[in-house]
Amino acid sequence: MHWHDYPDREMMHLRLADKIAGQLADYLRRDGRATLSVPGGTTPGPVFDILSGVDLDWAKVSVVLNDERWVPEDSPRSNTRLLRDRLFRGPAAAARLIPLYQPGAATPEDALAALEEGLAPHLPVSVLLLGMGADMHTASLFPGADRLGEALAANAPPILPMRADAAGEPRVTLTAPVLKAAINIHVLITGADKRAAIEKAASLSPDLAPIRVVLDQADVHWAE
Ligand SMILES: O=C(O)[C@H](O)[C@@H](O)[C@H](O)[C@H](O)COP(=O)(O)O
Repeated sequence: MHWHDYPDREMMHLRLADKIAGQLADYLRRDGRATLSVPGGTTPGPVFDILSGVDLDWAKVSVVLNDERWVPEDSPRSNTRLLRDRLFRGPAAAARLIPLYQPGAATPEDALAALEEGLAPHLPVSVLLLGMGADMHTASLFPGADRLGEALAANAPPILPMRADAAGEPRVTLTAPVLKAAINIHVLITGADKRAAIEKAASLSPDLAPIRVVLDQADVHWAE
């Protein structure tokens, strides 16, 4: 893990957005296309605000969430809604959103095959930005989740439905092989509790601390 401490959150958001944009640009130059995967939750919004205004060939960028909550897209709990509100604005509105949610499908299982088919051509992820909970979950890989073992397996499909007490609603999540195969990996965390959690995760197995699956390869960005 490569640790980056910042004097404050604003500095962290600016530097991280700049780093992500630079890595996407490199990838676009090399491959002509790029895939960016991002978290939902409360932490990444300011990074999205900055990224959305960056001058990049966004039309060649595919964006997929790390995970989605199975709620309608107008719900305040919807990560897709967060992306539409904070990332898909200005220049970044030209990017292509690869959905992890299907309106009208009652459960993730009803839509899984179609979502997986839509995602497959956009893998591997060129730049992966992850959040983390104080319980060491990342994406929707929660300790104790019903299908965590399957999602951690080396031969896991790219996405799986996931249910966990801490998750609230059912989720769809990228699985460990997709996270680990990402070319550039960043973890964005704030506060003393998450700092202590990620330090502890380094000595635990992925079933207890799912963030562990990317930790050896990740750049971790932290501010109080
Ligand atoms: O949809 C989600 O909930 C996420 O993608 C999840 O993995 C998130 O990154 C962490 O729960 C941290 O969330 P906060 O940033 O809100 O603390």
